Amino acid sequence: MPGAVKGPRTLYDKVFEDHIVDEQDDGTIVIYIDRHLVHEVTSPQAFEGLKNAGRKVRRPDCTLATTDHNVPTTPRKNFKNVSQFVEEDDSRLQCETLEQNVKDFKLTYFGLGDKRQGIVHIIGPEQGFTLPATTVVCGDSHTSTHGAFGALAFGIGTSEVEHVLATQTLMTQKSKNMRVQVNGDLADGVSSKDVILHVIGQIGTAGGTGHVIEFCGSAIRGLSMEARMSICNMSIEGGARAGMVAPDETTFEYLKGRPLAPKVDSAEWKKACKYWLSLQSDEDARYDIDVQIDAKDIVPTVSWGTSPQDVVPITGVVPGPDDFEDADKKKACKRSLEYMGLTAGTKMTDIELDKVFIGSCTNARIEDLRIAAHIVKGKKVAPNLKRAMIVPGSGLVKRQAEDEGLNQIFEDAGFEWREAGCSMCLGMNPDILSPGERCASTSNRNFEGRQGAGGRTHLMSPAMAAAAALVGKLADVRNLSGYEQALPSSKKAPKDVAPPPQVDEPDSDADLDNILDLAEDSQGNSVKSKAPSSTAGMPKFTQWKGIAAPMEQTNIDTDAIIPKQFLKTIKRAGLSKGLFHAARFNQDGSLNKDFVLNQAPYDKAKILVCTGRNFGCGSSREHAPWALLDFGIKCIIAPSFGDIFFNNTFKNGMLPLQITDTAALNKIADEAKAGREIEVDLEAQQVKDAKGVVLAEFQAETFRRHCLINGLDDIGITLEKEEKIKRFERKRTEEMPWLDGSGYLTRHRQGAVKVDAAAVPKTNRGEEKTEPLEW
Ligand SMILES: CC(C)[C@H](C(=O)O)[C@@H](O)C(=O)O
Ligand code: SF4
Repeated sequence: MPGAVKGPRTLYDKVFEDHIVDEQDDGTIVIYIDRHLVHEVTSPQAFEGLKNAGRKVRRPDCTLATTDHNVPTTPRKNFKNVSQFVEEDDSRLQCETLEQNVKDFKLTYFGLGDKRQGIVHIIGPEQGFTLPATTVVCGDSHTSTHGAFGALAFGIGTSEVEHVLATQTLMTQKSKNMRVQVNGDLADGVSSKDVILHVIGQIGTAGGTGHVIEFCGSAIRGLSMEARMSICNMSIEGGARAGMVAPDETTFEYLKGRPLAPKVDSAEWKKACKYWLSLQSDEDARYDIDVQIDAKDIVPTVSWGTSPQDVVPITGVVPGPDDFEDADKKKACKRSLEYMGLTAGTKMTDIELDKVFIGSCTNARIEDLRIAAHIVKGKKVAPNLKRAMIVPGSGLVKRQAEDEGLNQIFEDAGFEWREAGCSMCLGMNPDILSPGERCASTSNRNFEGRQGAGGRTHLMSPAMAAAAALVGKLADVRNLSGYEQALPSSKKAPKDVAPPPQVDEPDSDADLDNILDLAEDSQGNSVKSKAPSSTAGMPKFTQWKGIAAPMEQTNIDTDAIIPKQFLKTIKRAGLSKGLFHAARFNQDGSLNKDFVLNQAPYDKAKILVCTGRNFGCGSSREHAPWALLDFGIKCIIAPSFGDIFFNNTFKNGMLPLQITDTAALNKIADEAKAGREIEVDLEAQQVKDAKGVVLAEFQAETFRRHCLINGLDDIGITLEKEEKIKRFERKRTEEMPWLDGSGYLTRHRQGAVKVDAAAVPKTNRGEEKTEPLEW
C-alpha cells in the first residue's frame, strides 16, 4: 500500500492515510477532501468547466465561498450590491461571476454585504469550518494556514478546484515529512512571524519542496492559534506543500463555540477531541528532513530583498553579493538590491518608508491588531509616511476590534481603518504601491511588483510594522517603551486571546439519522453528468519539438510569470499578453528587447529551459501555465519546480520536466542558447537535439505519463471510482458525523433532494430572510 507507512507515523502520515479513497501501485492516490474554500479569482473557470460538463457540486455542505482578493476596502455603509460597489470592470466581473456561480450551484457564500466576509483563510478557522484532522483545500497557496489545526491543508490550481467541486476528492501523491522543531522561550519582542521568517531564512524558499512541514517544539506549543496560523500560512514561502501543528488544548479552546465546530461537551465533541489527540506524531516517527531551531536565536526579523528567504535581523545590515558563496545567489542578490533600491551595508534601521500595511491572511487576525494597537496607542504615525493602513482579515475581526476600541487607537494615531479583504497584500483591488514606493508589510510575499509594479516590500510582524509606522523607517520594536506587554511570547502566550466571534445562531440541529440516505442522494445526483463517460478530454502530449528559450534565474515565482492584473479574468484563454509581463514590456508598453522571449528565434519558443532552481514557486495561480501555453510553450525544463505549479501544468496537458543532472541540463541549455530546436519525447523519456542525439534521459511518473500520452482527464478517471468515494463517505458519516454539513451548512444536506428537484434553482438562501446576506 504506497500511501501507508509501516511503523511509527507522523501527524501528516496519519491524517493523509485517514483520507485515502483509492490508491494505485505507482503511488497515485485519490484522497477525500473534507473542506473546500472558494474565492472569486481561482474559481470562475472551474465552475465553467462544471457547467460545460453538466456536473454538479458534489458536496455543497463541505464548500464555503467568499470574495476577498478583488474587493475594495472602502466603507461599505452604502453597500447595495457588488455591481454598484466594485468600480473596476474586471474585478467586478469576477465578483459577479462568483455570485452567479454560488447561486447556480447552491453554495454557502459570504458576500460583501455579509459581516462574515473576509479573507478565505481567516473566515474558515473563524467559523469552525476548518477542523483538526480534516483535509482542507482552496485555489490559493496560503491554504497551508489551516494546518495550524492539525488539518492537512494545501493550495490547488483551478483545474483541481473543478476536480474537488465535482468529486470531493483529489488525485495526489504522498509528500515527504519534514520537521521544524523550535524549542525554548521566544525572547520579548519576538513573535510567530519572526519565527517563520527566520525558518525560511534558514531553509530557503525551496527548502520544503515536496514536503509537509510539521512545526513542533515547546516554542510552537506555547503559541496561540492565531500565531500558529501565521506560521503555517508561510510554509508555502518555504516551498512546502503544507504546514501542520498537532492539535492540543489550545486548538480545542479556540474551536469551542465556533458555529461549525461540534457542540462543546456533546458526544460528538468528545469523540472528535479523542480522535484529534490521537494524531500526535508517534515518538519514533521518521522525518525526511529535520530542522532544529533554538528559540533564543530568533530576533525580530525583516526582509531586505525580493524573496521571502531574503531576511536579516532588524539589527543587521543589507547584505551584498559578496556575502553569498553560491553564484546563483550572488546574482539574485545583485538583482534584488537593484530592484529594492538598496546598497549593501546600509543599516536596516536606516531604511526609510513610504507606506505601512498591516493586513493579509498572515497577520490580520484579532491578536495581530491587538498587538499593533498596543504599540501605537497614544502615539502618531511618522510624518514622512504617505499612508498607513489597517485592513482587518474579516468582517468579524473588524467588529471585534471595534468593540475593543482598537479602531479608535489606530485612527487617533493616523492609520486608515479599512474593510476586510486581501488589499495591498497583492493589490488586485485599488490598494497598491506606486513604482519605487517602499512599504513595511505584514503580508507574506515580497516578490518584485507584488504590491504594485515597481513597489518595494519589506516583510515583518505586526509589532514591527507598527513600530515602523511610528518611526517612519524600519525599526526595532524593542526600542519602544512598553512593547513587551504587546507580544504574546511563548512564556506568556494566552490560551485563547480571541473570544469566539458573535455569529448568528446556527440553523436547527443536524438530523444525523438520515445522513446516510442523504449522502446517497447527493452522490447519486452529483454523478448524473451530461458529460461523456469517456475519460479522454485532454490534448495528448507525446513528442514536443521546437525552439527552447533559455533562462537562468533562480526562484522564478508565479507572480513574475503572470502578475496579478492578469488574474482578473474568467477565462483560460488569451493570457500570453501577461506572460512575464514586467520583464517583457517596458513601462511605456513597448517590448523590452533584452528579454529572451522578445528575441528571435525565442519569440516562437515552444519549450522553456531554466537552469535556475525552483521555477514556478509562490502562488497557486493556474494562470501561469495558461499564459505559457497561450504563448506556445508546452514544456518547461528546470532543475526543480514549485509544487503547485508543477501539478497545475499537468492538468493542462503540459509537461514540467525536472532534470537534476546539471551536466545534462547544461547540454540542453546550450542547444537552447544556440537557437537550435530540441525535442522532448515523453514516450521514449528522452530529450534530444535537432538531429535526434540524446541529450538527457528522464523518468516521468508512470501514471502522469500515461495520462499525458493518452490525453486522459483526471475528473473522468476519478468519477469512475464512484463506488469507492461513496464507501468512503459512508464511513466518514458513521465515524465523523461532524464533518457532514453542520450549523448553517446543514440545510444543504437536509435540502439536497428538495433543492435538486427544483426546475429553476432560485438561490440557496431564498428562505433565509434572517441572514445578513445580499439575497
Ligand atoms: C490569487 C491566488 C491564486 C494567489 C495564491 O495562490 O496565493 C493569491 O492569494 C496570492 O497570494 O498570490
Ligand atoms: S496571500 Fe494575500 S492575496 Fe493571497 S490569500 Fe493571503 S491575503 Fe489574499
